[in-house]
Amino acid sequence: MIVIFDLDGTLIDSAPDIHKTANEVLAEEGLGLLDMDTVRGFVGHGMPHLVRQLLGAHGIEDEARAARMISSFGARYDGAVGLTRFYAGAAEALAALKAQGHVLGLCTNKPVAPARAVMRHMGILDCFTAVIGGDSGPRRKPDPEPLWMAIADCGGGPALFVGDSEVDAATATAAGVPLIVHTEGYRKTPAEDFPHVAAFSDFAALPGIVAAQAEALETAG
Ligand SMILES: O=C(O)COP(=O)(O)O
Ligand SMILES: [Mg+2]
Repeated sequence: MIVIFDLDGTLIDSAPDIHKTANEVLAEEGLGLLDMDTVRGFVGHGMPHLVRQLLGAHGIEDEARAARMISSFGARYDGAVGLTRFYAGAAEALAALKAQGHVLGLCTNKPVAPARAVMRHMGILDCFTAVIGGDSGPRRKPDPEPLWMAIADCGGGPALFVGDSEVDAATATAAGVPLIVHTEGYRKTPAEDFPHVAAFSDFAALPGIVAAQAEALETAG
């Protein structure tokens, strides 16, 4: 089975690094700093969108300024790894899924360079056959295209998507791929409101969920 993962809020809690970087960029612009909850709420649609929301929080709409801040954020983003942590059991679950013969891919709205940088830092880059970022193609999630790209790069065929947010739920629905929800991530609405086939808060449950879903897909197909 192909299992595609979202990154931020699903495998890793990267919000502290994103928050720190956001405040560095705001400080550089002479703008007031924002708290962690506010910045975490801006994660999900990719970094350029997050930067526009940083400006929006200050009541500013200025494309030239946004472009300058996006470039500054981008220059810092590959190095923004020091505060990032795995959700408990995430690395072990990836290893278990690999050992069971599943093919793993990643589909994030984070730009692909910092996505690869943080995955390398966390020691999981080699687990993944495909890594698709928010800038890998012309469209990003919730468009289904990046998820389809990740699945194709994993060899194509039936797949499951593991994600944490409204963006992932909309992507899964648009792509026609069953969603497994990680409930401890950055979503803003109850997980029950997402169309999903399974949900988990503890990564220890994930290999069993994937095995059950793989069997269900095989029976259906
Ligand atoms: O960088 C973002 O905005 C979101 O990243 P994610 O798609 O891995 O959750
Ligand atoms: Mg996410």
